[in-house]
Amino acid sequence: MTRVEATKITSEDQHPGAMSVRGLTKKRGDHLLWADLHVDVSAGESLAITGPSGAGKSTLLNCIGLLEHADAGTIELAGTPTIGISRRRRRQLLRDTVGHLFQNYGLVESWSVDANLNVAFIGRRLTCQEKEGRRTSALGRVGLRGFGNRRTYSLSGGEQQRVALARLLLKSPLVVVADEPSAALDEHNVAMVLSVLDELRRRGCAIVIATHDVAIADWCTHRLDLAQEIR
Ligand SMILES: Nc1ncnc2c1ncn2[C@@H]1O[C@H](COP(=O)(O)OP(=O)(O)OP(=O)(O)O)[C@@H](O)[C@H]1O
Repeated sequence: MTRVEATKITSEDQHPGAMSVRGLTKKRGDHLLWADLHVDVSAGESLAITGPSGAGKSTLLNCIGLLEHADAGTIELAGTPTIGISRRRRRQLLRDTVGHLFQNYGLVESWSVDANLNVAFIGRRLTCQEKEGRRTSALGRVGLRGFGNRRTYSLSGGEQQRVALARLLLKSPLVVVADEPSAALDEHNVAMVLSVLDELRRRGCAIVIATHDVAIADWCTHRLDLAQEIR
């Protein structure tokens, strides 16, 4: 069976922000997407998952992001095993450990921008004032100062992506999974995405990105090319 191994990261100071995949295999019916994947991403590192359309990049991200199950193998997020855990534990990991940046932005369009940002505070003890201060700062960081009361559906795609980025900054998860984060964005918004991901990386987040974009793949410290995997 073909085995794909991303460049091993040899940080001596292994932070619990790391993501570790061992022997991961996924089928769609009889169709084997990938088999026996071994990947490590340490805190402060970023991995680009590349490969042709249909190679299973999004599926792998969904598995790492706890949105889908693999058929075999293990995934650890921040040192915590994620296979065979209870629904409650999985919900905790989704809330506290992993952050998603997906093409549909993961926002509730009928909510205000502030209400969408508040999702990042679930499970945290913060005063209203603290939340407001953090929201204001995060919106300023992504160039959306004053957008807090806007209904999310009234924002452009690029602006919604930036709200999603602001929410990711507020959540500051240990592991981020991002699916084609530059798709349909102009140059300015792509630069914004990379700058926010870079800030998260510097905070010690492990970042995994599925992408066709050469600039994004080049920004990443490591690469896993699914093109060499059997199909
Ligand atoms: N929910 C699903 N049910 C059945 N098949 C699926 C499902 N999601 C994806 N697939 C199939 O699994 C394969 C891998 O899909 P995936 O979206 O992971 O590929 P990808 O590498 O991300 O592709 P792209 O670059 O086009 O986004 C494809 O053949 C796709 O049609």
